[in-house]
Amino acid sequence: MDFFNRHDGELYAESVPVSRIAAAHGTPCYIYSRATLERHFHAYDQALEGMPHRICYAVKANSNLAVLNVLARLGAGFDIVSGGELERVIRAGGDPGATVFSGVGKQRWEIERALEAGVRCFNVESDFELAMISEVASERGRIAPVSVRVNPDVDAGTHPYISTGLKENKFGVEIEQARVLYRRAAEMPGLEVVGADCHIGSQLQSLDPLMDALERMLALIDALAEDGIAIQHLDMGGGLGVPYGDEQPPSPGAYGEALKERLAGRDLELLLEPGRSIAANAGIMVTRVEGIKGGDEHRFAIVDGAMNDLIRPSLYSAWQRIEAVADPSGIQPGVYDVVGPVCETGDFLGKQRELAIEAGDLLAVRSAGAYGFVMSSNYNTRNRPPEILVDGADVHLVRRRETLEEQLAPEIPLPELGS
Ligand SMILES: Cc1ncc(COP(=O)(O)O)c(C=O)c1O
Ligand SMILES: N[C@@H](CCCC[NH3+])C(=O)O
Repeated sequence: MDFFNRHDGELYAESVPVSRIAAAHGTPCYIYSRATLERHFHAYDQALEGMPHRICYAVKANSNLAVLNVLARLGAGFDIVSGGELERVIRAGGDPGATVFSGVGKQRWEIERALEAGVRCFNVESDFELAMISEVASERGRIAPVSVRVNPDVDAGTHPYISTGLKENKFGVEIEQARVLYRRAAEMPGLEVVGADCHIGSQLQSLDPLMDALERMLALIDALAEDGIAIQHLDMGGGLGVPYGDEQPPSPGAYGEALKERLAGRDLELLLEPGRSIAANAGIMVTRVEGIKGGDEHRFAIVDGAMNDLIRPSLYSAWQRIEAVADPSGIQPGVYDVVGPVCETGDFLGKQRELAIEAGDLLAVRSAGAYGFVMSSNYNTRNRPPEILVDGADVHLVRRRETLEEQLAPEIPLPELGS
């Protein structure tokens, strides 16, 4: 059985009532479905069957060790953006040799560690990064496999904060300059040019910008071949959107088919770095209604989850479906702003939502499996929520609720300030 379904009106996570999980682990909490993570991964993998490929899940979307382990078991590779993410992949049983390292500001220690762990490829975003990788590899007598992350200058048509493939964005190397940088890379010590890489943005609603970027990347690869630089893999990044509401983004299957068709006959391995489309709809955040207030004009459902637990609504004005966990029939629906306890006007999970709820009821915020817990914080000295993985009828607590002691541990309470 797949993730969220209603039985007798009540919301279930796979075959477990969400209310039972909330009773055991408290609220707010994140709940993930193993079956959904696996279904999403297989959708990509199956669509690319018949061509050499590797799905490198973008760890930033949801880096819980159990989630990474579920994907590693399926043969996923990983896309990381920090030394910390690399350690997570290793601890989760992932293969560094199937891991690509992206990111605009890689630090020396991170490059050293990635080289030592044997990552599959560095997706290089600048000339100074290339120089640093060459230096670190040469010092150690190693050869670092590299791709240049190209900024293909296509408009992904997404929220400006999550668009990455335009000249005005900080990511990658301008496509006009990429060829020059590749030539330089091919001559630098300690480097082996193995791939070409791009990522144009997130929550994309159409294949057009992705296929546009693909054309530009293929033209670059052909130009590089003329320069005697043979590209072995093409990494098209992540970016496919998910239906938070009524959106109808292209499916991983359709995207995979389109890529396979365009790349037929080319001697290239294809890498993809999906994050959101694998994890978002494999998770919910569950929160409890503390009370209801307001008058006839404006009513608020005050809940125990807040912007520190799930920041997407506040940060991007993102809309995520909110629904009552219990059977709502029999309760008079009302229209509410669903708001948390944090002292910010912008602390909301949803605005003007029709809900049949009373104080004490549970609410599920859907599509919270990606960019949810990973973006949580301790703002207002709130402890970060627990994460739970459901696997059929089994419920695994995979990260417990943080305690105040853990939050305060790095602080030096009484510094020697002098009198
Ligand atoms: C380099 C890179 N790869 C992959 C991703 C994952 O993107 P998404 O979650 O939209 O699939 C991102 C985030 O946008 C990224 O910056
Ligand atoms: N955090 C963003 C996506 C960022 C993509 C990472 N480059 C979101 O929640 O939509």
